Amino acid sequence: MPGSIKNVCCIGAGFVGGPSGSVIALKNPDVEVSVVDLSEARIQAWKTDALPIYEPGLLDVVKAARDTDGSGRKPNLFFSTDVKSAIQKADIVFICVNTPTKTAGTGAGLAPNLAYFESATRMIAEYAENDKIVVEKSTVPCRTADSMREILAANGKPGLNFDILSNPEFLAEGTAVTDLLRPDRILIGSMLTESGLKAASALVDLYAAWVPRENILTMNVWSSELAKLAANALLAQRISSINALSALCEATGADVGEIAFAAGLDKRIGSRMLQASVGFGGSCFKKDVLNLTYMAETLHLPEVAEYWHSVVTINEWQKNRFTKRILQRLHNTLSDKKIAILGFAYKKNTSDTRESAAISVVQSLIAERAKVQIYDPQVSQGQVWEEMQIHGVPIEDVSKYVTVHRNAYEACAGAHAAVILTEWDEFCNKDSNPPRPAKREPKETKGNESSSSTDDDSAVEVGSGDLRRARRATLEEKNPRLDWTRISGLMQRPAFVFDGRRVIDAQKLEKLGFHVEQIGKARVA
Ligand SMILES: NC(=O)C1=CN([C@@H]2O[C@H](COP(=O)(O)OP(=O)(O)OC[C@H]3O[C@@H](n4cnc5c(N)ncnc54)[C@H](O)[C@@H]3O)[C@@H](O)[C@H]2O)C=CC1
Ligand SMILES: O=C(O)[C@H]1O[C@H](OP(=O)(O)OP(=O)(O)OC[C@H]2O[C@@H](n3ccc(=O)[nH]c3=O)[C@H](O)[C@@H]2O)[C@H](O)[C@@H](O)[C@@H]1O
Repeated sequence: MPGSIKNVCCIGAGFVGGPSGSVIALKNPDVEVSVVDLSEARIQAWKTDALPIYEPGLLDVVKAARDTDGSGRKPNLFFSTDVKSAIQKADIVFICVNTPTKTAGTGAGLAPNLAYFESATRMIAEYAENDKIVVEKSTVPCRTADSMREILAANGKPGLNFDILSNPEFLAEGTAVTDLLRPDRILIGSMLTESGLKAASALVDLYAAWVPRENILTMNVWSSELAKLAANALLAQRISSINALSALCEATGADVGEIAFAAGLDKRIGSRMLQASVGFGGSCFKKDVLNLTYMAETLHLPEVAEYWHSVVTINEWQKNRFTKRILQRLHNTLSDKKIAILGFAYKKNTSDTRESAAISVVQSLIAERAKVQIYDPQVSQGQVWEEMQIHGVPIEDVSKYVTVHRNAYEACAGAHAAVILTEWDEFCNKDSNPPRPAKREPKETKGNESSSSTDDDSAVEVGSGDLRRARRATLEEKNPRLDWTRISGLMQRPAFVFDGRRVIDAQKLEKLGFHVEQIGKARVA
């Protein structure tokens, strides 16, 4: 049924629902897209220019579809808390709600909490008055479509048909707009029935408005569900592999950057996702690897479960290893020492702090009674405090040991050490950024040592060259690179820099008198 979709509803206005709904609306001007959420505050923010998430290029996309701009294009993107009306109007409903790891009950700490997902499914059953295509956009365990079918059949109005599709999302935060505008692939899984295939074909048409058809893959629904977990597990596994190698490098004098570069030139290995770090963070890698682990456990495949779980084990070990290195180099006592934390987000170009490695590091520093002085260009004090409390640090300890600062200079004032935990461009002091591998493979910068092309890329299709240049200039003006000479003057002696992201040219800082410790590299003599 080409062009049969006229009305789209996305349930969940978060990191996935907001950007995906906005890009679908931008690229399908004749389709009305409603992004709905139970959170009034989130929805109100989506209606303003202060969007609830920070994502380069997103505001341009949202404004182009949401607002009237005099070009004659009718607004076709709406944000609302009226979930009922949005479901009733929609031909297709994307479920984009959160699926975090369970914290209590059976499978706690491993299994995904599907309560939000099930409640969204039940709302569709309750409100739908005509046939719907229902799309799993959230990341869910394999065979979730079965549960959805049962819930929709048991609770929907008699005679209604619900076709369930799996259409997992592969965007990465910080590059969401680029990833959505130019996805490597779109996966659409369906039941292989006439009705299922027809529904899949309608969704193919929606994406074909901007994605080349050869990049849109259709397959059976179980493969599509599992393919998403597999992709995240394989990506996380690469990071744990290079991080495991980083420990060997530190012990032997090899340099993990050179190892990753040399290995990455082998086309069978490739250069992406091989950037050693203090550990991967974000709301999904850990959760999805644990989800896969739990599936394997429940399917009585303990060796498979153990294999995937080791990816998370290495990640936790990497974070602890880094903190121990700080303690050791600072003469085994951190009590009352001031430690500047540069970066709290789980990666650059996002305000998201979920599962950020910074949380564990700060937690360990507080346990050592250090005074932690944090700066992140996109993370507020409230967010830091909330995150620390979610992770069990009592509010009294947070207020006693943690301060959050407006810039890196304030954070470094009087500090014994500066610890880089997010690879924000402003912390980098390297001459060339991006580094060699990215130059050779210009399209392959995402998740590697640097991806400074993000803003460019996302602007290409929604803005002019002038706009692009202006945006780059504004970003650089707003957050210019740090003046490490000035920082050196502000810190205690000896002044240490612990680089958990490998954004520092250690030799340059050593010349300024710093002692530099980097992940995956023995200390510069
Ligand atoms: N964050 C990311 O970069 C990616 C996330 N995913 C997956 O997408 C899903 C969503 O993730 P995020 O967008 O990050 O989550 P999020 O937490 O940012 O947003 C989820 C939103 O759903 C809303 N919600 C929950 N239950 C609801 C209900 N019954 N009705 C209406 N709204 C409801 C929440 O209020 C929240 O605003 C997860 O399964 C995640 O694994 C997949 C790819 C990338
Ligand atoms: O399902 C999801 O939520 C998403 O998870 C990841 O996206 P994201 O977590 O946003 O970001 P990544 O760029 O993958 O980085 C994840 C973490 O790994 C770290 N990382 C990444 C790459 C690398 O080489 N080394 C490394 O330590 C990052 O700093 C970050 O903490 C995947 O890349 C997306 O394809 C997927 O859709």
